[in-house]
Amino acid sequence: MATLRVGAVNYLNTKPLVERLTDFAPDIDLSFDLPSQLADQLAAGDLDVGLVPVVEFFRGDNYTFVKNIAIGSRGPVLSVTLFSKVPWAAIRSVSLDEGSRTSAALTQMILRKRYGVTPVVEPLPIAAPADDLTTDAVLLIGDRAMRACLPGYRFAYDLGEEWTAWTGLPMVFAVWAVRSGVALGDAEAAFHRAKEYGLAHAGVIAQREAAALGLDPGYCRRYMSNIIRYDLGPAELAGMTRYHELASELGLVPERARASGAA
Ligand SMILES: C=C(O[C@@H]1C=C(C(=O)O)C=C[C@H]1O)C(=O)O
Repeated sequence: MATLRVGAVNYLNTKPLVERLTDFAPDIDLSFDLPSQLADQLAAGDLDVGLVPVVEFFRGDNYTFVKNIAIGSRGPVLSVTLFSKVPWAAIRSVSLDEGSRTSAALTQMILRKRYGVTPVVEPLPIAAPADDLTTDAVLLIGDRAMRACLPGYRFAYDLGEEWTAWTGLPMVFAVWAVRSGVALGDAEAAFHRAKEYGLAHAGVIAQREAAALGLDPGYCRRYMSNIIRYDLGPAELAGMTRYHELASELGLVPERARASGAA
């Protein structure tokens, strides 16, 4: 098999999906980047498969996705937080984590569709501190969201929890998107083996990764074992469809129909 260029997110939530992936499929050339960067690399043809924000899956040019694998949640997700100085309906300006696309769009969906407000949005560069901003609210995702305290903001809204309270559905943040024309071959089974292996070793991964993240190992363990949902079943697919409908209504993605799209 020819080399398959695969890009993954470097956050803790992704570790179980890539643990031993290249042992299971030695032809995979695995690189790591922010979700937004992976989406751009996949669109540019610099990657064959990417763990990309689900909104970018909908924006992509005939992408498919690896079945039954996702980064999702049913209710609270703990790592996608909108810190705000004011309640939702009073938000007039928001800074959005530059690593994010799904949650950046989700923030705007909730504000516009649920609360009827259309705030000014601006990007928050990855390296920029989030505790001293002039905007009413700031969206953080991934590892930095897990560590963030931001005492200057009165509210810390968990967007997984907000989504499920609003729609009654699970939230899917990212999928393994496959560029049109790419054949996965043996790698498809390797994605599933890696997921199974990684989830069976979530405790080992948590113990190994916690110190570098500045997080408690038990917290990391429960985050991977009990909070992040790695399956993409019928309920998650329904969540994806609802997300796509809302994003289309707001012009955040093209309106073309996308039912299951599985690779
Ligand atoms: C749950 C998360 O999902 C992430 C959120 C993403 C986004 O908002 O675009 C993209 C990829 C996921 O890794 C997280 O990293 O906190």
